[in-house]
Amino acid sequence: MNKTLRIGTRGSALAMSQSSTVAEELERAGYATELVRVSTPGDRSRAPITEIGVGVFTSALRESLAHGEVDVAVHSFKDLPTTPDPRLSLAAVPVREDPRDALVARDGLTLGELPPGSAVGTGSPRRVSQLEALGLGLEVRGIRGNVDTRMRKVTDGELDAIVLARAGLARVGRLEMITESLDPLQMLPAPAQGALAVECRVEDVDTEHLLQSVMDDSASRTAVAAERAMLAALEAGCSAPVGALAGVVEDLDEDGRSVQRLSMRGVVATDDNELLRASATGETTAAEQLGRDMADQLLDARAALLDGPGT
Ligand SMILES: NCc1[nH]cc(CCC(=O)O)c1CC(=O)O
Repeated sequence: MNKTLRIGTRGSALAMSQSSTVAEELERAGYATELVRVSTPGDRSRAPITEIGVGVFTSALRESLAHGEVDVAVHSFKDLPTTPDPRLSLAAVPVREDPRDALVARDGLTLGELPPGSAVGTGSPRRVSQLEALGLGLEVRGIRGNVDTRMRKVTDGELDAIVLARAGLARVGRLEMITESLDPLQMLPAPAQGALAVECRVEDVDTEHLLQSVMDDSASRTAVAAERAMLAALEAGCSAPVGALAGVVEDLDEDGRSVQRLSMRGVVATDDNELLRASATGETTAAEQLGRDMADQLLDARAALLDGPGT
């Protein structure tokens, strides 16, 4: 293939960094690329994400890909809606960044060092419920905006701390701002956090094969498939915030031989903001089944809670 690959990207620092990474990998493999900026309603609005809905950042990019204005679209995987777009193919999931959430706090403080009453900013209901469940007496406040706008609230003294995706800071070169990377046992990331989704048109099999061979990482793809399957199954059963993290781990079979397994944890908040948690391991070849099983466990736990004891 010797045509130039047009890579659609949003204009934010985070999006530009993500699509440049993809462009560089393709260039290294000997292909010509061109970045094409696509503006999305999510970039133009300052309303909370919970109001403007999922897909605001990704749908305009998907439209320009489906209509042939670009050949490749790069998304933060966690921003994609769970319903597949039949016009597009998920050609590659590159090696995932560290998926953890991160704390950026004044004076280098960690979560445990923040005194009760400290103001902590995050716009994500998933982070809010997990922060509140820690029982630290933090005052959680909604915030939005790009990475720099959010961090300025801490450096300006308006907030004591913010919580955001470590991967976002890594991609814009601001890892040094992090005062603590949060343990997933306390703060499970959003499904697919830290991963990219690289899409092409479903009929463009040349580009699909090219993207797959140059940058697909099967362990990242497997983990994300399990997390997204859990999210999709839960969305069908409730609208509560969801956290999930899966990873391929080394394990021993009955004969003591090393095998790969997929290990997974999940969390969902109930309506009164109690957290339900579950963990499971399964075959790497049945990632989506593992995710659906986790969702069933969590929905059963929720039903048992709603029924109350003794019924
Ligand atoms: N919801 C916005 C968004 N989409 C992707 C990232 C960061 C990069 C990633 O998680 O892959 C962020 C910022 C954040 O949650 O702090």
